[in-house]
Amino acid sequence: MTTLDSGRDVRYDIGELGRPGGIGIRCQGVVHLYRTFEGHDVVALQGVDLTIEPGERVAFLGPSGSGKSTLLTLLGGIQKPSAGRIFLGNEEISRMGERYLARIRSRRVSTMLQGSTRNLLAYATARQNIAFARLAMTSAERKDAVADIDLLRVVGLDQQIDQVVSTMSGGQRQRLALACAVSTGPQLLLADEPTSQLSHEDRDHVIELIHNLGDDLGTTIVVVTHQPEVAATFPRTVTMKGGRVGAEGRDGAEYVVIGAEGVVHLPTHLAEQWPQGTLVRIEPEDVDRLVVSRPSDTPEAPVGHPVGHPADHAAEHAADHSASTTEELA
Ligand SMILES: Nc1ncnc2c1ncn2[C@@H]1O[C@H](COP(=O)(O)OP(=O)(O)OP(=O)(O)O)[C@@H](O)[C@H]1O
Repeated sequence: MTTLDSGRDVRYDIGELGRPGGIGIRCQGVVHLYRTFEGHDVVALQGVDLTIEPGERVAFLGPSGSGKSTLLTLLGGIQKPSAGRIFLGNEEISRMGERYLARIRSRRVSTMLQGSTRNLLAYATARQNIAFARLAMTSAERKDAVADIDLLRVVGLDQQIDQVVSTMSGGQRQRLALACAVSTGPQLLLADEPTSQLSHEDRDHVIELIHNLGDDLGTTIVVVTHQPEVAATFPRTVTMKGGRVGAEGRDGAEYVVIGAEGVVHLPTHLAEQWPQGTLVRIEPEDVDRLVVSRPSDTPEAPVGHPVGHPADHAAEHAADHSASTTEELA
């Protein structure tokens, strides 16, 4: 068993934290709507298909409002999808009753919400916060669990065991939130922007701790982040666009994902070049290669855009080209 390195001079065997092994996730056509106070529906997710293998580590990326946080709360059983199905392992959490969901949330899945204070009791000490996180464990499970002081040592907070959260720095709070999240030995860790507003040193420390958890226990880990440096440490990235999975990255290579009904999101730099409404041709070159082209005989104004839309400028620009602009999808 390898050990978790607190990033400083203390090493601790995280294998004692609980059941090793991660859990897989499967989302099928997941849709989520929010009803606003005014009675309007906001479509946050519109058909998410996604599989995450047990023990995988994935970073969710994407612009603000693309549905990352919503998807995370659905995976954590905090909200239920409006439609579609979500499985954790063989269990369908999208149809589970609240009593079972509460058990899943307290033992098998830990969710760190955005902002460390939302995960902690501000006027309680580090030790009391861990005790609170473990409330749903049975007394036998608690007896077997790693001692608070050892858990805090892992995250470099053993000196702060009796310190009240409200007097801690941002980095200390985030590390305590992580300690609380792993205190029950979860099979899935979900963390929404766990490193935002941290110094570079604290950011690196938190990310190192998260990866060590995966290395040592095989925990499945999903992190939402806007920080490229953080995303680069994950072997897989999933980029949300408009409530769908728009692109995926694996070991540094970028892919677009063909969605329901054959929908493909263009990479951002091409979406600017070929705006909505642009007419393109798609022709198979061979079984593994399609050629997408905007022929020079494309109508001047892209369909469906008013005069003055940036698309008009793109169309003018396109008209200057004598040859067609071609992008190959391999
Ligand atoms: N409680 C809510 N009530 C109404 N609409 C909501 C609610 N929460 C989120 N939304 C809307 O759902 C959509 C997706 O939001 P979500 O927070 O999941 O996106 P995000 O990608 O996590 O954004 P960010 O990066 O800014 O956190 C957005 O249009 C957002 O305004």
